[in-house]
This record gives sequence, C-alpha cells and structure tokens, in this order.
Amino acid sequence: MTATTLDGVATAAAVKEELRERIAALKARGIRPGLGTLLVGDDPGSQSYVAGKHRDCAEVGIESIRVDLPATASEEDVMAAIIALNTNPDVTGYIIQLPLPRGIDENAMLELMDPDKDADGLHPTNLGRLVLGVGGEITSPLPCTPAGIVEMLQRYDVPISGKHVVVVGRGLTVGRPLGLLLTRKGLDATVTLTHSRTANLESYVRRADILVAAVGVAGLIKPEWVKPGAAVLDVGITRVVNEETGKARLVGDVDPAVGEVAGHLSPVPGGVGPMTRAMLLKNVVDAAERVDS
Ligand SMILES: Nc1nc(=O)c2c([nH]1)NC[C@@H]1CN(c3ccc(C(=O)N[C@@H](CCC(=O)O)C(=O)O)cc3)C=[N+]21
Repeated sequence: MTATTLDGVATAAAVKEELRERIAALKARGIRPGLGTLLVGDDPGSQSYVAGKHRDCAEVGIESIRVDLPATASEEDVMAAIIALNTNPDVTGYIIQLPLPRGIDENAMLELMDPDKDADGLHPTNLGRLVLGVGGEITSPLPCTPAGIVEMLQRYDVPISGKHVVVVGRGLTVGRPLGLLLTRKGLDATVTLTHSRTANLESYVRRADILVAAVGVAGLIKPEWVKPGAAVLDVGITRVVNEETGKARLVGDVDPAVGEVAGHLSPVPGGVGPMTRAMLLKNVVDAAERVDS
C-alpha cells in the first residue's frame, strides 16, 4: 500500500484563496490587516521561515512589516521592539519568531505582547483560553501548527473523533497545544502526548490511528512502528547541509519508508509547514475581523 499524500501546499493554497475574499471584504470596510514579524539573530532556518511568511502576505494582500534585530541584541532591545509592535497601528497582528537567542527570556517576551495582536496564539492569555475552552466556539487565536494539522486532517476527511492520536514531542508551538486542541469537544480525539523521556516510545506509536511527529530527530519514526493505514503527519524539520554544494536539504522525523505502511502521510517538505503559514494568515484575518464586529 502507498499512503495518500496530505498535500500541504495545495491545501494551504485553498485556505489562502478563501482568505483573499475575506481580506477584500475587510479592505472594503477600511480595515487593512497587517502582519509584523520580529526576528532576532541570523539562524538560517528562521530567516527562511520569516521570508516565507512575508511572501504569503504579499500573495493574499496583507501588508507585512519586518523587524530584524542582530544576534547581539539585548533583552531590552527585544522588549523595545515588542512595545513598538504593540503600538504600531499598521500592525494588526505579529509574531515573535522562535527560538530567541540564548539569554533572552522567551516566556517573558511572549507575555509582553498585546494578546489581541498575538498572531501565533502563544501569549499566556491565549494559551489559557485554549486550556479553558473545552468546547464551544474558538474566539482566540490558535497556535498555527496545531491549527494547520487539524485543518489538513479535516479537509482530507481523516476521522478524528474517538481516534487515538499519538503526538511525539511536547514543545510549546506544536505538541502541547495540539493535545489541548484535539481533546476539545467537537474534535474529541484521545491523545497520548509522548516526549524524549517516554519509555518504550515505539509501543505508543504502534497504537496510533493518527501519529504526529514533532521532535526534530531526523528519521526517528520507522515503518515497523506504524499501524497499517494510520495517518502520519511529519512536523520535524532537520536541515542537512550538503558539504559539497552548501545547499540545505530538509529531513523530517518520519522515515520515508513509512509511506509504504501509512494510510495518509503529510511529508516534509510540503506538508504541515505550508499549513502553519496559512493558519498564521488566518489568525491575522480573524483578528482584524474581530476588531469592530
Ligand atoms: N513564533 C513562532 N511561530 C512559528 O510558527 C514558528 C516559530 N516561531 N519558529 C519556528 C517554527 C517552524 N515553523 C515553520 C513554518 C513553516 C515552515 C515551512 O513552510 N516549511 C516548508 C519548507 C520551507 C523551507 O524550504 O525552508 C515545508 O515544510 O514545505 C516550516 C517551519 C514555524 N515556526
């Protein structure tokens, strides 16, 4: 059997098409959504992601404002940039690209954001709303990667309710909020959240109807670990630089041979990454629509 590809590029394009209409409607009301990005340092992965976010904005008609600080920036410099984004009227939503350089307190920086401008859903108020909202309508921004994963599963009609989802990785941007989201009323998955200290990881992975791998260990998930027919979503990204050409290749957490066993496979690249970016745009549009409605 060969898995059906969960095509993140095509699905993100469909999401963006829907957003274009909503953006036009906002502009007709005199509201101009604008995304800010704050990038500190010169990590090549982060540079590439931020560049992608600005391209996406241009594609759908969202203004974007880029703030880049050098790796030598102090915590005070970062705080000043956050305060400026909070007060900049052209910025209706923004993100702090993570990880921040060592020595800068990430949680403190996230907490300094205006929660109404938090396009990533990572401000403690918005994470708190995700914890508090067991069911009902979601009115706070959701972390982009978990939202993108759910959106992709739904658009491919992969059943979630009552299914056993095994998440590998407990990080702030993916694993932890994904467990909270999938166990809400209306989605109703049963979630096992595993991590680097999980004993006998393989035994959990084998029981997954839906497997999400988000640890950043290249090729960790082996085909023998995967239940035949399971939906497998690869979120890990490891950049492997070719010594001769200097070019970077992206390698996921899932061994490509898993495609022979899985029912659905979201690959790296071309899977969850583009969906993450599409959900960022959606958060910006949602927030702009909330402003005076
Ligand atoms: N505050 C914050 N919010 C984030 O959402 C956030 C972050 N920090 N820090 C880093 C991670 C990582 N992340 C990705 C987004 C898109 C792709 C993406 O588009 N990937 C393409 C390939 C891109 C390339 O070629 O480099 C793909 O998988 O097809 C990847 C990774 C968002 N993150």
